[in-house]
Amino acid sequence: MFWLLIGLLLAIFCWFNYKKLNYWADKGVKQKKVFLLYELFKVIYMKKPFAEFIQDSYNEFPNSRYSGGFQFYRPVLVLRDSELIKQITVKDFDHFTDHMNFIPEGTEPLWTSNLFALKGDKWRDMRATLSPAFTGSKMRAMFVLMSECAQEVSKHFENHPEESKSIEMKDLFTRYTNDVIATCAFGVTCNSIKHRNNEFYLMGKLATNFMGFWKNLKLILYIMMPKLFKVIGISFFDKKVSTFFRRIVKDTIKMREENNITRPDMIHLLMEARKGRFNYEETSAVQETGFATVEESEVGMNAKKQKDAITDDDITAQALIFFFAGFESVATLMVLMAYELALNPDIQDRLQKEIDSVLEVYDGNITYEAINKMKYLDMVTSETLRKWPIAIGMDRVCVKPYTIQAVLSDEKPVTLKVGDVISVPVYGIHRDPKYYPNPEKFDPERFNDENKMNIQSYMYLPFGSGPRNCIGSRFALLETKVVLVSLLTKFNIVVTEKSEIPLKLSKTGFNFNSKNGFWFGLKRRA
Ligand code: HEM
Repeated sequence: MFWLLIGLLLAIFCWFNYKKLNYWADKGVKQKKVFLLYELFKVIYMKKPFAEFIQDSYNEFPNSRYSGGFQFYRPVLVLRDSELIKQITVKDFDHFTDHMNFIPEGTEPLWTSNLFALKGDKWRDMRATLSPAFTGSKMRAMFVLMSECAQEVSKHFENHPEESKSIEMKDLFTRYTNDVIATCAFGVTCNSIKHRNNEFYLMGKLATNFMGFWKNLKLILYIMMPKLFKVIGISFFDKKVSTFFRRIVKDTIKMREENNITRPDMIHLLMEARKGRFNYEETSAVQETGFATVEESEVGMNAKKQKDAITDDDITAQALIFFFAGFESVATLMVLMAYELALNPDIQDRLQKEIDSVLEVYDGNITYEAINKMKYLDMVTSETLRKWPIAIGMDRVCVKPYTIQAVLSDEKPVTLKVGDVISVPVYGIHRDPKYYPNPEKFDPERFNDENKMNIQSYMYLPFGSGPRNCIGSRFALLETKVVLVSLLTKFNIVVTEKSEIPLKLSKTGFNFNSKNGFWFGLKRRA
């Protein structure tokens, strides 16, 4: 009965959405013929890793600058031309200011008021408020907090050599990113490697776990029928999660206000912003990795002051973005870097030589300056993000009508209306041999000073592009580098008999994951 009902609902949905099938073809755009029910089924049932769906959409019409496709049930215009990507994400940004939001406004306040989901002027105001929290000087201050967590990781394996023989590294790095988020975003200290079931870690996992058939189905139904979900009161996130994080933020704010406590973390910065005592020094958040960068001053945000009052819920929502954007994603970057280093001992050896020689200058101390002196480390990180772009694709929503002019002989002008969605298939671009010869090869030399200059602009997009790019890129890179440096000074990352090589990507979830885990060993350096 249940399956019959689901089938009936999907059939009715497909009937009403029949028009969508030819959405792009009707606008004169090349588009593959699809069966919508099957498109939905593919995503819910996950017949292959999500990255491969994105790569397929990129490879569909290799000689076209763009083509029509679907994401879930939504028609999207897939871009594969660098000029067009620049046009839409930078030059004509005013027409494409928003990200696609799968949870409609008003249904989940802790999600819809975070920076990723905010739209239009509300987004501009919040981005202006948050940008100073991610500048070099703030990263330097937060580095101290991150570094404490990284030291705990390597100390743990020094003290427990029996555990270091075979480690599920994704679990390890998820615990580390949890502790970094706890201290940098929420002002809470925890050690999730020692206290494996601490409440903060369990809640973070619960908040960010979108894996599995039922969760995928809930996500799809939520996207299709948000109003129905709102009316019947089923929230997207577990109530326990929102209650827990709301309480932490409220208690922390109260305690700090009563005791006049200052700490270099996100809660403090937002409390300062709320008081209107925000310091707008140094507002350009230029990325260290990721070439397609725009100074935020170009969109006139520095001068803007926060118009609406910042509520406790706003503060909770921004702190929570660290979980949604920086828990799983950064841990995935770390684990894939560890995977590539274990598989390429010559690269690992060269990296360790660089680490040793830089740290010698800094008396063995892993400082912010020392990390930023490690050039090869930056090349290895960049190549990991090239081969494994953690954000597999990115999108923009058209907010003002726009026409893409015809350039090639087989094109017609394409008029986009408000609500049309643009998709940039980053994984497909990063694996295209036209831009990255022998794309399956892990080769940090692609990012040496000379070769880096030859990478086509807007074809290296690990952190997106333009004013809506990743605000947390510096934070993510720093926390990744510091933990790997801490480990590599003491250990070699080695393949064990449990290591899965080559990696078999999991078919569930929207991230790179391994069905059988990422098992590697840490072997004490001679
Ligand atoms: C390896 C880790 C990470 C990767 C690969 C990544 C990648 C991305 C990408 C591709 C986007 C969309 C950019 C665009 O549309 O142009 C994005 C947006 C965003 N990311 Fe990250 N991210 C990472 C970690 C983080 C962390 C640690 C934070 C912590 C705050 C963060 C916060 C955000 C926010 C708030 C946005 C939305 C920005 C806006 O709409 O203004 N990300 N990220």
